Amino acid sequence: MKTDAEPVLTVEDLTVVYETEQPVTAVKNADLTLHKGEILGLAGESGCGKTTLAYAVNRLHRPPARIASGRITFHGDQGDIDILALEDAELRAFRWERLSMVFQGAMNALNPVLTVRAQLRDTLLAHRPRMSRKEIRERSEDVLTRVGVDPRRLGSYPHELSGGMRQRVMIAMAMLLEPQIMIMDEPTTALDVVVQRDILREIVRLRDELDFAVVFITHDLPLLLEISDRIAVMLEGEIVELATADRLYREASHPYTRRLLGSFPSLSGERGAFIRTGIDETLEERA
Ligand SMILES: Nc1ncnc2c1ncn2[C@@H]1O[C@H](COP(=O)(O)OP(=O)(O)OP(=O)(O)O)[C@@H](O)[C@H]1O
Repeated sequence: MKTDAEPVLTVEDLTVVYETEQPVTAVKNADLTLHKGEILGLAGESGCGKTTLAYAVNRLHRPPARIASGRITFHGDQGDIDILALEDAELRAFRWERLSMVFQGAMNALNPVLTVRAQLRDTLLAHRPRMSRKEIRERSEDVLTRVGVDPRRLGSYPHELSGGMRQRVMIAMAMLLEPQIMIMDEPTTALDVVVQRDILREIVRLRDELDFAVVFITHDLPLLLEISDRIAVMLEGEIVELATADRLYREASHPYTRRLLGSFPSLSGERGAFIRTGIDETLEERA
């Protein structure tokens, strides 16, 4: 991310309420700006509203969740898009082409009876009905290669892949139509540490190469400190802190953030023991 990057998404005064018997305000008056090519970490303990916020941005919230107030604007090359005002057809196109999502547990998100090839093809054809077979093959091979999966795996079914590979395929799917924003909700949480780190490196590298913006959601603050340009910390539905990763690490202003930092023993020494190797200087420059 360049320091002068322009905003690609603005969330203003967003409030989301679950209209249950005892209504739960899961997101309270959230303000957030995501810049082009930025990795924005969204941190906070379980139940603080991270997923609700991310889903609302993509209009994936379902009853009983209701957007009580707010404005969400995508700033595209062809002007601003008011996400909350999109009609269904526009929203379907918007979701893969401008903003895509990667969820935890790729087995759930991939269709178990379709090969990787078929899933990539179907997603492409749904948005690019005139794409030729050759173009589909080339695009599918290209995205798989980019995420570190051998294109010979195109003929595999999800259960024939390792958990890490399935998650990489999900990232490939999310990249397929070259969106400007990818929202990743705990995409590596279920994976073992080595696989997780490999995939995180890949995400940072892809961002450097393709310049899309990422909202990376996890309760794992040490991980966010290593990969994020900026980090937003949520507490009980509110964004209580928003700062560059370095600043947050050195001088967090909110007591909750300081408590959160203190609760990770691995953070008592130097920030970022693993991923920073090799990409730390660029992260310093970007922050
Ligand atoms: N379908 C629902 N009905 C009622 N309340 C809900 C529903 N989904 C979430 N909530 C509540 O909204 C609040 C925020 O939940 P959310 O899942 O967004 O948090 P989170 O930070 O993403 O948590 P996690 O890390 O566990 O996914 C919580 O209090 C949760 O109990």
